[in-house]
Amino acid sequence: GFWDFFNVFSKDDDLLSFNSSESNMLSDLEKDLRKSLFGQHIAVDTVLKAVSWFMKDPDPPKPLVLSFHGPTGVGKNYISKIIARNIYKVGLKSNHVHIFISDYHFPHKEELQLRQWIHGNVSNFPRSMFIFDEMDRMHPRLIDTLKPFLDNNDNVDGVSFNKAIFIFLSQTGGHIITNVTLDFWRKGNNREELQLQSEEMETQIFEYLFNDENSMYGLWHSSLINQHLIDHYIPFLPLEVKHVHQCVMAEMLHLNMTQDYDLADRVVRDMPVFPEEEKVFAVKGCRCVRQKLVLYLSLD
Ligand SMILES: Nc1ncnc2c1ncn2[C@@H]1O[C@H](COP(=O)(O)OP(=O)(O)OP(=O)(O)O)[C@@H](O)[C@H]1O
Repeated sequence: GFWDFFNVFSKDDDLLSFNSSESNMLSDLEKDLRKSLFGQHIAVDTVLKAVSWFMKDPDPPKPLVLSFHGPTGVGKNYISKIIARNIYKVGLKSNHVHIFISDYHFPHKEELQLRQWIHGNVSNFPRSMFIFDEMDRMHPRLIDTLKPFLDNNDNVDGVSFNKAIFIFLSQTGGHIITNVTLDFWRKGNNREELQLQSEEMETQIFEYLFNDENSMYGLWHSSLINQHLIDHYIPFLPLEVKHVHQCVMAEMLHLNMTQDYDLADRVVRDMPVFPEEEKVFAVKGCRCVRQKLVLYLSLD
């Protein structure tokens, strides 16, 4: 059938090695995270541990389920890409990485299609990765469809899902994370000392997820929380101006330019910041950094 056709392409050698203890894979993921992702120490530490342990486990008891939260442009999609490029040789281009955008895929809320999509992909290749963008716009019926796959079931219709990775992205709770980070900054603390437990951030996020009347369908997370299907809730902090500066410098490298610190300064100075008085954080994070940068470049 349809999935047999895909079997031709699915070989384990699509995977980068995590398996042997001398594998340098772990440090590759670590190096990449520390080099590429700015200002997200909580996400870096949590993702590094969770993904490394999961990938080294030949027989995980359940799939790995991560939920990323935070304001716009702070690296939620980007870290998913970093994870993918350290698991699969061709990264996001791998046939085993599947990105689901709520409004785009299955607009008619076809539960059966979603079910077959996940089931087919995982039976074809157990170490598949599913990224659900804009989770807060996902229809509750589709979320219900996902549940059996996330649980520690031994199998669903003869297929084990325990080696799959599910990543949920949303801005749900982003304003809480932003407020906590701002308060922490105002008290003169070092950003790197902020932890999930600091200032009751985790508790506040959970409360909000349970009572989220602002998201399109409300309560999108409550059933997932109730059943403990999500392994890690990971907050992404608003980025400070200096992090956006780092993003501009990185973008210069991508464009094969020599890095110009002062030019990066001017680009950053153009971007909206908040709060009004203190001007600490970038409103859009590192989003649109490239577009801003090219406006400062001449065409010769
Ligand atoms: N913390 C970061 N470190 C380095 N680059 C970043 C970071 N955050 C964002 N970027 C850059 O900005 C681009 C946009 O970020 P990304 O798509 O990850 O935002 P997001 O948090 O997923 O936002 P949204 O919720 O709006 O989808 C990334 O492709 C990356 O180039």
